[in-house]
Amino acid sequence: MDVRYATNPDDARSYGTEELRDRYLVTDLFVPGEVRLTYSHQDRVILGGAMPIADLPLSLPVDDAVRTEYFCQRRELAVFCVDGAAAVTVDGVEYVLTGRDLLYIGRGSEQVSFAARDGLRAPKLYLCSAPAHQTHPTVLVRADQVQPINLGTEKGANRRRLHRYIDGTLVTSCQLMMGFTEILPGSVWNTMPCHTHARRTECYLYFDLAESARVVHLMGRPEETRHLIVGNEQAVISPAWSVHSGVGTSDYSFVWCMAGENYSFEDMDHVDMADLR
Ligand SMILES: O=C[C@H](O)[C@@H](O)CC(=O)C(=O)O
Ligand SMILES: [Zn+2]
Repeated sequence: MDVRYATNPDDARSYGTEELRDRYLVTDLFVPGEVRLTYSHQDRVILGGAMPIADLPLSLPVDDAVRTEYFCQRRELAVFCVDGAAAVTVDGVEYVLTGRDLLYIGRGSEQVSFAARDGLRAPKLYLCSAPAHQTHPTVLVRADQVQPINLGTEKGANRRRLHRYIDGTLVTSCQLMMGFTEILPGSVWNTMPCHTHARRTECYLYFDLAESARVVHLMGRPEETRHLIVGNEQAVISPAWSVHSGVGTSDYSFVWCMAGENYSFEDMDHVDMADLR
């Protein structure tokens, strides 16, 4: 498992490009025939990708970074289907996920495995997990069950549709809040005006971005921002002190997931444009 220690904003201000990328950018999440996991000490969030190929189901490994008998012994996990179709089996129960479906897997689930659906291409499954101290039921959320929230304006180039999958309504979890936001064609900005939330770590996985397109992701304290140039299917870990916003060279989507202190999606400290530097 790729382990990332938590970072201090006073130190992060002196990081150069490579150091910023090493600490906060997660690449190569989707490798055919593999489960890839990154353990962040920021709120102990684990991010990953599973890409099962035909006839070769993958099981969710347990790693010394968590040192439990099985992965979900003291954790909850969400699986978001970025691409293709997959069967996710949780303690013998099979759930079929297609594009933009999400499976919430409650604490205590012992065996989790991922398989490609017969004859279909290898699916890309994005994994997000956080420590959990209570068991909530495993729930499959189909993409069409989520009522999107329209945000932004054409003039602001930030028209987007926000889909909240795990926020205590359709699914209740211990810590994880998760969903995805799609930037509408002609718009490029996400989460601008931006915010921080010292109570929670947030991770973004950018997807549906053309191969040659990039997102300029903004991070850092509002008064001293930094940027990461992010490609398709790469993720960014945002510490609690960091803004998380981005502008694409085209439209795109991103999965957001949060974990930390409280359980309120609305808990944000909005940053005044005049205070951004
Ligand atoms: O804390 C919430 C998160 O930053 C995202 O949900 C914001 C987002 O998707 C957007 O504004 O486009
Ligand atoms: Zn946020």
